[in-house]
Amino acid sequence: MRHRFVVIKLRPRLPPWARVGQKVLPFVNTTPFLALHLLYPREQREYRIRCRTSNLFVISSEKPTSPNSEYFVLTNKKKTKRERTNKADTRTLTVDPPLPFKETLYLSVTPRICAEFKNSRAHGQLINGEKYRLDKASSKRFLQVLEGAGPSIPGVCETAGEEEAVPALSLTNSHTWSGYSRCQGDRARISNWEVQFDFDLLPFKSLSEADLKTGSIYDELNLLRQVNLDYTWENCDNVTKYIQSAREDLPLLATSGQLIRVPSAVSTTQQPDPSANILRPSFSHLQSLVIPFDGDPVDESEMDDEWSDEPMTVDSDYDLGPVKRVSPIPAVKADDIRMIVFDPNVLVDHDGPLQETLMSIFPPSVYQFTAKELLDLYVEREALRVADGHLVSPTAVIQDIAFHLDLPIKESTIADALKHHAEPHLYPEVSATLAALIDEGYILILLNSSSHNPQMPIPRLPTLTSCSLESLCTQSHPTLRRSQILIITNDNYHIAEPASVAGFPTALVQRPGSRSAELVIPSTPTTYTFPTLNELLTILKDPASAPKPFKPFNPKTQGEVIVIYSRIQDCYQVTAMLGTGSYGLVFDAIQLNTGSRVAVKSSFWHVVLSYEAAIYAQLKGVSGLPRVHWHGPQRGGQYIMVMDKLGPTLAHLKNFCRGRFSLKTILMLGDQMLSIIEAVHSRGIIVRDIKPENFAMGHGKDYNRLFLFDFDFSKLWFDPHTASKHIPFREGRMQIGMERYMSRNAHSGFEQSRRDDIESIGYVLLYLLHGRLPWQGIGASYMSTKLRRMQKMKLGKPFIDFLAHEKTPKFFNTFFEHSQSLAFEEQPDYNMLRNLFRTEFEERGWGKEYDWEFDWWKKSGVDEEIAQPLAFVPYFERECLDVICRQEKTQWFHERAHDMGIYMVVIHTVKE
Ligand SMILES: Nc1ncnc2c1ncn2[C@@H]1O[C@H](COP(=O)(O)OP(=O)(O)OP(=O)(O)O)[C@@H](O)[C@H]1O
Repeated sequence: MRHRFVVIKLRPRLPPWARVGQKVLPFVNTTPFLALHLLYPREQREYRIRCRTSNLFVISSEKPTSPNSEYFVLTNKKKTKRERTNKADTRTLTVDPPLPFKETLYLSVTPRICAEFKNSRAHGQLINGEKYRLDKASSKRFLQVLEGAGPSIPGVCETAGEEEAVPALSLTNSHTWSGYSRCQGDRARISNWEVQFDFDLLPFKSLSEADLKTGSIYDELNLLRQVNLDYTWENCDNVTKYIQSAREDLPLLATSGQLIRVPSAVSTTQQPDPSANILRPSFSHLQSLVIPFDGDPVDESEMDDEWSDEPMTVDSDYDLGPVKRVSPIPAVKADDIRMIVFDPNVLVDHDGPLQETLMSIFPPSVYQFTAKELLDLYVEREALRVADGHLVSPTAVIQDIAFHLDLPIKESTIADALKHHAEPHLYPEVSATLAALIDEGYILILLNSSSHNPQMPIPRLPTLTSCSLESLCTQSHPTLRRSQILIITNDNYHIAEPASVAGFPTALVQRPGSRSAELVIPSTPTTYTFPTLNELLTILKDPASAPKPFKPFNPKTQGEVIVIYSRIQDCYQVTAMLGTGSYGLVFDAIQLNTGSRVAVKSSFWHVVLSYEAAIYAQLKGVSGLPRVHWHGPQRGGQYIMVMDKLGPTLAHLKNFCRGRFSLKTILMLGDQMLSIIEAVHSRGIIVRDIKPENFAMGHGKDYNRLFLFDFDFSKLWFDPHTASKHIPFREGRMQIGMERYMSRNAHSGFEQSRRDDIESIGYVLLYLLHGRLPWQGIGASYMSTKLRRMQKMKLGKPFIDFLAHEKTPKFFNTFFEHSQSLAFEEQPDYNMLRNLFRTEFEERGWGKEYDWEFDWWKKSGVDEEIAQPLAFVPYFERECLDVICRQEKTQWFHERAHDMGIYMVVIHTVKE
């Protein structure tokens, strides 16, 4: 018997008018699940499963428990002859070769999922990427199950579904299937509409016959199982990667399961006094800016016309472009090297003394930065200055760091530290190595920058061009061929990459613990890579002894992937898409000189993004916000903002945790949310768009800290020109923010103030606790009607009942009483609110201090034994890349990239 595991999604086949009537069309949207496709030759009857026409079975890690469920257990244990002949034992199927984990899987045949096949040939081609219909009986059964499966929070189900995914429609109580209902009452109506279903196979590496034979399918199965366990594909991918990387970063956590870093809640000593701190340098600038979304009322009819439930489509102008197929750069033969060109940074240790300098300016006892963090900051700030065409003086760079970190540092302190510490020295092995190379007859040359400033702690070489290398080659020794000149550097991007493209052999020195050792971006490979110069002579004599260089993307293993590296300010390299927002795209990027990860937000809406950057400037230094590294317009038309990269949002984590968080997690999140919002308010800003999508956990060592981002809708509540120092109360304002979490006053069209952010936090926390809010799923043809109905529910009995629900802790009553009792200009009592969470935490017996053990760290969330998804190309990424690569405008793209000053390296374009 042959079998194949596939990841499949059931899609409702919409009637032809669905697109037109999308606003009111309730439909079911299922999440991906794992299925087993059995192909069995007629003669092997022993494997035939009861339902003869079925050949697609749902796999679940949970035992189907509904009354009439039929299922089989997949085990690794081979049956004995006796067991095979024992007819009673029909419930066990042996998997051979065995599954790569101990956990039992269940193969469910209830309801029977029978794909209709026209002929026996088609029968064997299930995973060829086509769509498959359920037969009528199966479709009906499936709908019945959906209808019968009630949401798990009684009282909330009355208003099931909304414009977004709502969990809880699960089949056979396992998480194998999950239906999302879109509109109230859909479950009653759905079967009348006879919605048909397609099997929609997700793009996944299709398996060759060879794969099946070698058993590599089991490696993929490990991954697929994770998909199955983790409820949704995208969340699984994002969140497991995040958690795994956190675990890699924090070995202690990985081994002990203990949390080792406690987020620093904003203490009152760190909290600036609002009145003292409010007039920051950027404040007047911010005040003079036009607020892009200020709630100016619009014509309601206009609003109705514009409202659409459709997902955002990426503006075609955003396409970074179609990509031409570029053949990989040929490897350079390097066995007859005659001349060696050194990047001085390979010989001279500038980093060590500079780290000492920085540590003395920002002593760890006061500022808590590590030497590595400070060095990275220095290198990044310096590179940005160079890219902006500024003079690079170490004093100015260090002042930039202080400004970036919002720390007051005196110029005299900097001057003293530079004088005492910035004394570069040669690496220990350099003198002996150079002497030996000269003895062997090699010609040695040092790359140098004509504009090198002797005061600069790290000499920055200009990016090599093929022209500069050409002249280097011909001028110094005209008889030498390029292949005889070895370029040695620790800078992969500015030196090794262009040198390699120009046809020179290159060597990358990656000293352990240094910045260069961490910079592994799979672009052009170097000829050699070695840790110190000690190895150089041996390698020159015996090239085969060189450690293998890192591998660039291998088209064969990556499948249909196009990776575009675009560079911003010659400092950040875009590597993938992180997310899309209403006003632009957010990319994952690497700081080229330090290897640190950043997020790049890009938008053609200059006003929106530059306004957001101004808000971040006003909030600089506030704990719990990503730091903005750089922002500015690009010549291609976009505005770019580079900021700290964050981990998954609370919306992602909610799905990862099966749709809701435990009370303990809610309390810890609530405490951090209040601290952040207090600090934001203290700088004169209100957020006006509090939602789970705008809170994310930190990346790397900040994995347990909550961050707030996305300040598109924010504005100043503080107005020094009024007597009360507060913006004036106004009515008739347009509702700003996401309606689900919008305060009642915002619904009424009142100008928002600090109290509205607090109320929204309350709604967000209740949403995360219950998995949904009562006003989700209000069906209305027009947005205005929907908003009115939502407001009514927030003001009336549905919300009172919701607060009285047994799963809603009583302190939420006090929370909402407080937020609603606040006058427009009144400052919320953040401490009192935080205490509500702390007291509840203590009363529940979870201790006096938060332990920061969030739900997503629990063993059930991620199984440590699960294979790393390294060889896996995330669906998420593919989808985004598909968007990028959709249009065929190669030349257009390259011209623009050139105009924009973006250096493009197209790694490959492969279509299988
Ligand atoms: N600093 C970051 N680190 C990691 N991911 C990020 C970061 N900033 C944004 N993202 C991702 O990009 C998505 C869109 O970002 P953001 O919400 O800032 O865009 P937007 O255009 O302002 O969207 P909207 O206003 O519609 O919420 C986010 O949901 C998140 O997944």
